[in-house]
Amino acid sequence: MDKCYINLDKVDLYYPSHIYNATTLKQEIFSLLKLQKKKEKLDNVHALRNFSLKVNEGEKLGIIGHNGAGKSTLLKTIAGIYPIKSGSLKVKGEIRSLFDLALGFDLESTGRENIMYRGLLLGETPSSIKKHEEEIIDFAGLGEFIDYPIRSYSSGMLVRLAFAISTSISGEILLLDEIIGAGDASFAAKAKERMSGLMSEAKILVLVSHDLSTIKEVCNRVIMIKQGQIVKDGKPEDVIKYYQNSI
Ligand SMILES: Nc1ncnc2c1ncn2[C@@H]1O[C@H](COP(=O)(O)OP(=O)(O)OP(=O)(O)O)[C@@H](O)[C@H]1O
Repeated sequence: MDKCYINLDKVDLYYPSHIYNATTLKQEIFSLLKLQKKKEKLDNVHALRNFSLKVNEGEKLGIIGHNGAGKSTLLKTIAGIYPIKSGSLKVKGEIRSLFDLALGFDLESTGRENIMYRGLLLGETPSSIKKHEEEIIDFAGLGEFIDYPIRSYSSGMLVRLAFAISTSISGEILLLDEIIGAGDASFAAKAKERMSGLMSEAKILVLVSHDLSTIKEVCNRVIMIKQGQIVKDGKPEDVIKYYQNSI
C-alpha cells in the first residue's frame, strides 16, 4: 500500500481584503459629516508565501511561531479548507482534523441526531456512524440528555459530545490546532488518554501549539513559521531553542 504524505510546493495563500473593505452606512455618514476619516483600502493578507513542505509517514510534525505567523492557516490549507492561489498541494491519506469541533451542530436537534449530522460532515457513511453511535454516547456520558435538543446542554456537555464524535474514528493524517482538553476533571482525563491514543495511531501528525513542552514530548520534527514562511526546520530541541532565542 502507498505511504501517506503531505506535499506543499511553492504555495501562496491570500485572505481577500474585500470582506473588510466594505463600508457600513454608519461609517459613510460619519465620513460625510467629516466626523471620521474615510476608510483606507486594506490589502489582501498574504498568509502563506511560496511555502514548500514535505511531511512523510512516521513524522509527528510540530508547528510553532508567534501569533499571526500562519500556523492555523497552514493547518487549514492542508485540510483543504482554504483554496490556494498558486503552487500545489498533494495529500495522500485520510485526514482527520480536530478543529471546529462543534461545526455542523444543530441546536434544535437532539444529541443523537447531531451525531449523525456531524459524522456525515466528517465524511462518514450513515452505517459507519450507526456502528459508532453507542460508543460515542457512552464516551460523552450524557445519559438521557442524548435524546434532548442540544439547546438544553451546558457548554461542558456540548464539548463532551463534540469531542466524543470528532475523536471516535481515527484518521491516517491527524491535524490538531492545540491539544484539546475538554470538559470537567473526570472527562479531561478520559479525553487526554484518547488524544494520546489518536496521536500515536496516526501515520502522520501535524500539531500546532504554543505549549513547547507538549511539542517536545509528542513531535519528532518541528518547523517554525514567521510571516507565512518556514524559518527553521529540524529536530524539536533545535527548533524550539531557535524560537526561544527569537522571543
Ligand atoms: N479569516 C481571516 N481573514 C483575514 N485574515 C486572516 C484570517 N485568518 C487569519 N488571517 C491573517 O493571516 C495571518 C496568519 O494567521 P493565522 O491565524 O494562520 O496565524 P497563527 O500563526 O495561527 O496565529 P496564532 O498563534 O495567533 O493563532 C495573520 O496575519 C492573520 O491576521
